Amino acid sequence: MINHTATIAFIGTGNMAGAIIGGLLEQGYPARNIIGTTRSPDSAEKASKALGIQVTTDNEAAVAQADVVVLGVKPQVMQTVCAALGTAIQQRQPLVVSIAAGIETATLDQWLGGGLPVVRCMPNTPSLLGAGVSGLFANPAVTTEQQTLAETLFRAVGMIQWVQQEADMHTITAICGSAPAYFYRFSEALVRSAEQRGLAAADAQALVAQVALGAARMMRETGDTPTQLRAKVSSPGGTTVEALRVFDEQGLDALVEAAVDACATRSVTLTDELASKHD
Ligand SMILES: NC(=O)C1=CN([C@@H]2O[C@H](COP(=O)(O)OP(=O)(O)OC[C@H]3O[C@@H](n4cnc5c(N)ncnc54)[C@H](O)[C@@H]3O)[C@@H](O)[C@H]2O)C=CC1
Ligand SMILES: O=C(O)[C@@H]1CCC=N1
Repeated sequence: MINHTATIAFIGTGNMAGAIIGGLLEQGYPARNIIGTTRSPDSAEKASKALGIQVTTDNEAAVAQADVVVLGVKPQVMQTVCAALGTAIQQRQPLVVSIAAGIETATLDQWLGGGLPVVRCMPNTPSLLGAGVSGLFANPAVTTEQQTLAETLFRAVGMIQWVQQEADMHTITAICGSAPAYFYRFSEALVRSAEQRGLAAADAQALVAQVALGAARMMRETGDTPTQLRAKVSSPGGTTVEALRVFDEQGLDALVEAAVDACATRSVTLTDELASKHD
């Protein structure tokens, strides 16, 4: 059962934080217990209208009333944002949750003045529909109660997975946080192929989205593995095997492995850049 009484401040209310907020509201989280911040008054007004919550540019005021502070700004501006927030956070002692790629809990804690409970979370944008997945890592200062709080918040917008080693967040980023974009990219290619073969773009897009939904539900709901499900589509001597043959001949596995590797490696280099820049 989600704790509806905790006040959550989202510092940075962009694509990802907006998706989490939208998902929380959809699950019945009270709008009055969520406050967002953005950089400019203009974006605050837009976000407030779009989400139906209070959005301000005053990060310190947002923190002053928060039980949970979700840091949702870009990694490259996080240190500056944290430096300006350290005093307010130290006074309030909220649970700090960072959704930023490539920033370790120790670095974040140091930027905020030290000694804080920090949960690092790697969510993804389908959280907007309650269909997200979030990897979570807690630093040693996080209490069991705070761990449960973080867990219930992110479970409200999808599936969660705790990791015991912070280094695993690089992999979580590559197969959860960034991965919706891979499926969209593959879908773009399918839509383009359908268009080239004469289907209207809007029709092709609707068909591809339904195929993706159906395939995802089959993986989630039948208990079959992707390999078993693929076999059930691929009649010997039929049509599907011809497409799969091309994927294999042209090295799909190696391509995907290289892409996941590039993503995870960027998470590592981002971590190194940010940690060394601010030592
Ligand atoms: N977009 C995604 O699919 C995912 C993003 N993330 C992480 O989420 C974080 C945000 O990414 P997006 O939402 O995509 O970026 P975005 O650019 O859409 O949002 C950033 C937000 O931060 C606000 N902001 C910038 N400076 C600020 C300041 N000084 N004070 C208050 N707010 C400020 C902006 O106004 C904007 O609302 C990043 O750290 C990223 O690594 C994590 C998982 C998935
Ligand atoms: O592309 C990024 O850096 C962020 C992190 C995961 C998804 N979007």
